[in-house]
Amino acid sequence: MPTFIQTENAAQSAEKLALAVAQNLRDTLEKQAHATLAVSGGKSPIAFFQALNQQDLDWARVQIALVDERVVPTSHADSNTGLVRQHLLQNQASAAKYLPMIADHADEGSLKNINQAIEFALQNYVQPDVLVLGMGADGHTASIFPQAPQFDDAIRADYPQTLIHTTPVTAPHERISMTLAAIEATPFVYLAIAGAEKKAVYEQALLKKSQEYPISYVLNSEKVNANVFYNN
Ligand SMILES: O=C1O[C@H](COP(=O)(O)O)[C@@H](O)[C@H](O)[C@H]1O
Repeated sequence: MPTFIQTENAAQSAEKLALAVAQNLRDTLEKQAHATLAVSGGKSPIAFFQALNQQDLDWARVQIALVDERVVPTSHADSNTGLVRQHLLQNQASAAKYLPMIADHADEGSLKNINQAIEFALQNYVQPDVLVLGMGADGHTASIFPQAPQFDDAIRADYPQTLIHTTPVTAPHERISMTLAAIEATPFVYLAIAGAEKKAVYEQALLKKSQEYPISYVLNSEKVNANVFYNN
């Protein structure tokens, strides 16, 4: 059962989430040489990234990865890599190592070879210690989308890879996404959501696992104790 943390506003949510994630990274670094944080993209995480990049920790031993990426060049306006570079890998966090899903030299043409793109992402994959999920108003999380043909594979416990190629029918761009099994293997899992519309979806998703709301598989997983940060 997730722990629901409601804050007064977006700034407070971003700050509290950044403090919690930074502490998880410090705790992990006490036990390991490196700590890996996977973050989501989309429109929501900018304030969190800006709060996190000022946290005092040994960033040189931190690796930043993505939960999911759009299969577009990293210079594209919709690239999650671009968002992370612009807002997270700044200030103190500029010392962190970025683990890319899409190669910087990849263009629209070479990205048509999706097997090559997936292979690149898998070569750079490190199992995260901490993960921050987002959720779309359609209930998708990472790039596991409700009506995508790869949905069953994405939630299969025995899917042979940690990352999967998905083709959403309700959103632009092909995607590369962590699978549910890879999400479930992460010790610290957060979900950050804002607004009444997403809260209503979250409440529906809490009721039972359902393809209608892919986030429901994380929220109702016996392997995950997610902390959910919410502001209206
Ligand atoms: O496409 C994506 O959407 C979700 C949610 O994004 P938001 O813009 O509604 O915050 C995001 O978590 C995911 O990483 C992203 O690729």
